[in-house]
Amino acid sequence: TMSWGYAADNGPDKWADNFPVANGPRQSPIDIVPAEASYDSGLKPLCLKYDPSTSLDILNNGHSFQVTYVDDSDSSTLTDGPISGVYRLKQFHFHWGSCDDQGSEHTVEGTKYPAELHLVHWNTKYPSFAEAASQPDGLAVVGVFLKVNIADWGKQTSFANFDPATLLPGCLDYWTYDGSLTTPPLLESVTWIVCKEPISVSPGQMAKFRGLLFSCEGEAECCMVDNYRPPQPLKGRSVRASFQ
Ligand SMILES: Oc1ccc(S)c(O)c1
Ligand SMILES: [Zn+2]
Repeated sequence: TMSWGYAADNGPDKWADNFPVANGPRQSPIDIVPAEASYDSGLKPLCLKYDPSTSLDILNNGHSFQVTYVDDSDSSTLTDGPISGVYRLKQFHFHWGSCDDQGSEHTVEGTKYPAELHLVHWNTKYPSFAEAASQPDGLAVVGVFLKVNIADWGKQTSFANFDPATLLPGCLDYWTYDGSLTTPPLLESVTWIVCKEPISVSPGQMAKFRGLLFSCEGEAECCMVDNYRPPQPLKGRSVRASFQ
């Protein structure tokens, strides 16, 4: 059987065939309409504490590239914000487009950014990421939009000791809503925390993303681009804002 992807024959419009939750009540991403988000003064600022020494490896998993972290202790955590308890950083990955006009998963009043970062954390009230991923309060994903900034300085980093804090915008104002993974199995276990402020990347960095391949060695080359799911129906959910 063909595995899921982003092509016409195995892409987002086909995912419901094998993952019926694709048409569930709390699917992601969504289109965020700032004027329809309700400011919640009870929302706390995000508290992100990352230990760069816990970065493990970087891998192309066939639909994105992800950097995985050691998650056997509370060395890299997300607390506060809309969540209660301690969530551990498991991995981060990106979604991006074939051109700068598209690529993000969440949109803001229909505006698509060239890419979106997902910092994936799991609730330590559960024994593992896999267990947490099947629980309605199991995951918390921080989404950060990327915009292309021509005047940006590129920087080369190894992935040992990669500090994900370098990927966060200066302002951590956010929107939050209950949603899902945006890739199969589309589990409805994610508290989404989408930062209002994008970070800047250079055109060269976007070119590096677009040079990655969906295909394996020896197969016909297929550039890894447009690995984003379009916005899904809100189905009565409310979106809260941490800022006025
Ligand atoms: O664990 C995760 C896998 C994929 C995606 S899109 C997530 O947000 C979390
Ligand atoms: Zn993602």
